[in-house]
Amino acid sequence: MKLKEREKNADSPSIMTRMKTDRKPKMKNNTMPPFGALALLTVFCLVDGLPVSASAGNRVPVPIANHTLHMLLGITTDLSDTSDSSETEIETMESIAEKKEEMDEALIRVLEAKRWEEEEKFIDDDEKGGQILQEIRSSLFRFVCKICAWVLYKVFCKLMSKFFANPDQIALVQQAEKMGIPIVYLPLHRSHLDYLLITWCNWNFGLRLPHIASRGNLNLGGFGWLLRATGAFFIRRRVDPSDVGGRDALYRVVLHSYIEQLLKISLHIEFLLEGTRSRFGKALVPKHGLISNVVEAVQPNIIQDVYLVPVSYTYDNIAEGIFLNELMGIPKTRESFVGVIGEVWKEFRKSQPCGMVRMHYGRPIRLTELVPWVEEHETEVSNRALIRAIGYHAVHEAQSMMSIPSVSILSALLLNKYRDGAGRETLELDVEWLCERVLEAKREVMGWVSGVTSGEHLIEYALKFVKDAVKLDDDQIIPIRTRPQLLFLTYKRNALVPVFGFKAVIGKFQNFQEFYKGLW
Ligand SMILES: O=P(O)(O)OC[C@H](O)CO
Repeated sequence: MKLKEREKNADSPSIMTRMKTDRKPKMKNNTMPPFGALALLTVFCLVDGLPVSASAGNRVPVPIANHTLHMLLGITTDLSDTSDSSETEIETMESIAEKKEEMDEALIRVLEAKRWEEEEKFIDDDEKGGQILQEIRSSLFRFVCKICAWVLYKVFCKLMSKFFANPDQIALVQQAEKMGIPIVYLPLHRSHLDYLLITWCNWNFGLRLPHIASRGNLNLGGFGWLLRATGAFFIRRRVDPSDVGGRDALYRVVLHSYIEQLLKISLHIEFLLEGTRSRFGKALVPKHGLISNVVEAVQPNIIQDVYLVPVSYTYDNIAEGIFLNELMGIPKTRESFVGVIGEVWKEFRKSQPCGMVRMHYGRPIRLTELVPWVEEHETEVSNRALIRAIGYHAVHEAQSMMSIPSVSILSALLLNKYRDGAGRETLELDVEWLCERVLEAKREVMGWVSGVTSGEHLIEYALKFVKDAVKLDDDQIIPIRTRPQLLFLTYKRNALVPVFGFKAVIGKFQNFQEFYKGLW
């Protein structure tokens, strides 16, 4: 791809720098989609998976405990600050260990003093509360983060040919951070690189590091410690929302309290909205449990507001591959420390396997913009539908920012138009046509500059990422029609579904009269 040429010629504000930018950020005033309902409908049409019930339905009300986890979080407050102030001295492991007992006691005091005075069952569980807290909590270490930022830079250089981030988008987040309101990052999930990218970008652009809600399956020995030290806090995969007096209720309360206290001292949080990596390359239905924790935490005189920032990424290729085994019915093998090292090593032996990667930060939206009624509720949010709508809105925003990788353009044509293969010249013309249609839909094709890049270049570049799924015969490009190869092309093609899916649905019903008649 003529990337240099592209960077020179393109006048789009989305042209980015590699790893670092010194361009002056310009403010961009993105607006919320005018047709919220249509957006919601689109998401419903395009996402995979089944709705997940909100886990907050039976939540035990959580009053605010002033001294709850503050002592614990006092450590993270300093360490998550990326400024070089002397107040942000690095805490040592020893001092953390010393404070552990103190923290446990603090939590127990809270349990006894405030929350569950009428719930004898809980008071018996005090120690468990402390254990749960230890199971959840992150422990950001500025020093570890510094080392990781350097290591990640090296890793990203090895994995990616280019990394793009839009300075305008970052400027908006920086401005939001200056308001002193906590930020909740709501990224889509495609790869394990996702959360590393957000953390690294935040570090690189001087934003505070978020505390990342991670699933317990990543809490692997030393690796878990490293993740905690760079901001991860671990949550259980399954919590029974109907448990009102047992262990899960206690767990929910401690988790809620933890999230609330993070927000209360203006620390940023990150939730992977879909809860799992998408196996089909399309957005999944968002989970609502963690969002409802945030919504419930925002109350008058406690936490005035939070910023929600949808985040997404575009990868030419995701580092861990496209889950072919799982798509072929082989159950996922549980993550292990050795397994992770093995995977990383395997990827390292390839040359820049991810190709170009682009990071997208959405416009920070104030929660009170979305739910003005937040000022009215006291302890429990009753309107589940609105909490769901926030999740859908964030997924829609995150998805609509994504660029289209060139490999998706080629895959779509091979899968939907040329299953028996096509000559290069024919494909080149179609590739150019499809790229222009994507631009018309106000989306970007990574590496494509209208009137500059040619179909020939785009195909040449894209072939690097689909070489195992196609056969090259003279000047013919023929998709291999076996299941894994077709699944691969489908995954890549699916990046185009949100671009054209809505139009396709409307197109289908364009002749409404005929459709209406057909119903009767
Ligand atoms: O469900 P998975 O395999 O996509 O795992 C997702 C991780 O737990 C969170 O990144």
